Amino acid sequence: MASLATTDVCDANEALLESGDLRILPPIFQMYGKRRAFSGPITTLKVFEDNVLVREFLEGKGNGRVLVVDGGGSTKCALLGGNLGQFAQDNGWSGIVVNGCIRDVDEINCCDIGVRALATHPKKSKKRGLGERHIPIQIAGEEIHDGEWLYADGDGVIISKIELSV
Ligand SMILES: O=C([O-])CC(=O)C(=O)O
Repeated sequence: MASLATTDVCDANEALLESGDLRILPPIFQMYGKRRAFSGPITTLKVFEDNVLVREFLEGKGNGRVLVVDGGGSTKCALLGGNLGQFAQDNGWSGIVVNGCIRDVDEINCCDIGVRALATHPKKSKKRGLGERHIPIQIAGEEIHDGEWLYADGDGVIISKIELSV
């Protein structure tokens, strides 16, 4: 999927930025994965230091979606690693945004997906299977809804209520 430049989206849509239909995530993320630019419809997930549901999603078909995981900003373990990155690539996910940490960064950087996360952490997460799927989440003060669209590139991450055209 061709990605729009986030700078062009901002320049061309000041009214949508004003109304909140277009939101820019604060620049808190590091870039990982082979794809520096990626986009797609969002699937939301809220978990805390437990990545069973992250695996459940990535083991299923992505169909070009972006999985946005609100991990509460925890920097105490990783919610995504090399195996899950490989699933994401093989199952056609466009990207993964994690408000939390990832690990196996060298493996993830070889996967043909885009990844944004706060940082890396060597410890795996709990495996209890707790969390909520498809709910509105908040990352760094910005609300994100299941089914909205995400556009990410080297300049930033944008959330849009609707799909944007080139
Ligand atoms: O299973 C995990 O906790 C994450 C991981 O290490 C992987 O995806 O390889």
